[in-house]
Amino acid sequence: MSLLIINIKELLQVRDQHILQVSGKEMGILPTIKNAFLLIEDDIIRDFGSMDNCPNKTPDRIIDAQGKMVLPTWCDSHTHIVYSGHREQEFVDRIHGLSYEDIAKRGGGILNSAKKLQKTSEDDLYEQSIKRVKAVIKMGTGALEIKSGYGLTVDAELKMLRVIKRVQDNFPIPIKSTFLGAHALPSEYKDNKQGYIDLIVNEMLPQISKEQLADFIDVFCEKGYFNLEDTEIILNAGKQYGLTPKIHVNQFNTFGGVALGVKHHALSVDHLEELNADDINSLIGSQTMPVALPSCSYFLSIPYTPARKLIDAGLPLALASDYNPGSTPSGNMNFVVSTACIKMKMTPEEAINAATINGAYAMGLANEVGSITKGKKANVMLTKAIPSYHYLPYAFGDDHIEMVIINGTPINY
Ligand SMILES: N=CN[C@@H](CCC(=O)O)C(=O)O
Ligand SMILES: [Zn+2]
Repeated sequence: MSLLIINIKELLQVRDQHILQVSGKEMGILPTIKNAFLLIEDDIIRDFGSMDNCPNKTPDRIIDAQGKMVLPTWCDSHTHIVYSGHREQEFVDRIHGLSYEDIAKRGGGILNSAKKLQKTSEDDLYEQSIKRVKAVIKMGTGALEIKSGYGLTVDAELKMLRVIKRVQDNFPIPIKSTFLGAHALPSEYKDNKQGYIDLIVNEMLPQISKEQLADFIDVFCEKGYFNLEDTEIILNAGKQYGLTPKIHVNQFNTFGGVALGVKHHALSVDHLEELNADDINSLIGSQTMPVALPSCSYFLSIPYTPARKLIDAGLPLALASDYNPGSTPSGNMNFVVSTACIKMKMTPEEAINAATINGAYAMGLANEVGSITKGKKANVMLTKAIPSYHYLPYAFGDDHIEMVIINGTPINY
């Protein structure tokens, strides 16, 4: 099966194979080809270039993209898209003045979602979750990471991870799975944190490893959740089972979580709404990708990750949605990219790099997706006719996507 897209107004994010992420000033450059073609064979990007060099062969299908852009699909490296029920009452409570921390302290928040998920059957959880997965793919997401962490018992964490596995098996996009048993302390363990950590280490991890249910290990390293010492124990345990760290740090407080992530060769450190000079210095020279979640800042009215400080220090940055029922009930990466430009002062070039190639890196998929590169998966999207690619983040809230192509096939969810 071959698909040739011709007369593309501008083909965005064209890269050589060896570019696996971009940092600092390079983030401000988005390589493009104007008046371009893109040739897809089966599920792979086979060729691309200027229309002057368009191959003279007859493909199975031709799409004329006059006036339209083509770019790689979004790579959303941080989601909690598998969950049960919703938390709109907490949203209203926050409007009335309660904070995210206040709500968590009175047993709401993550524990509220855990209560709902524990009572939900695996089939129901799967059905609830795939509605969201279909919706985000339709909005241009072509690679996804999904975390557990709303189970908080052995059975419920395994249920979540098995649902993630079913999603991986039944959807055509690459999906990475993260074990986040250390998302919150269940109320039964409120005076026995060590007991819960032991449960994670001695019961959850061996079973997860046996069933091969996770790629990454995550911890919510935050005051009132898991401290540096707890985080280190859990990361070390995960590493023994071959899970790479990828952690929640600095959402509300800075106390060395970023440096700890770097020390453990975390693939990414995510949130970073609070960030000091030591945090930034610890990332310099590391292989760890900082990840910002602007929709979470927007929804909770907390600070935005200081993208300019990170990029101006020569660092890379990825953008992800954080799709979850508490802090970010949205998986729309188009909104993420717009919000990064509007609120974090990222340029459109920086934001598109952060949501594609750097997002792919942040979930270990940079060899497969995230750029228009020969040999990568043909996960690309075609925009509607728009004046320029700056228009994508500029005209925020509008749907600019005409077609999402996954593995060379237009999706029709
Ligand atoms: N902060 C920790 N975890 C999620 C939110 C979880 C929730 O409130 O349900 C996040 O990344 O924002
Ligand atoms: Zn999260």
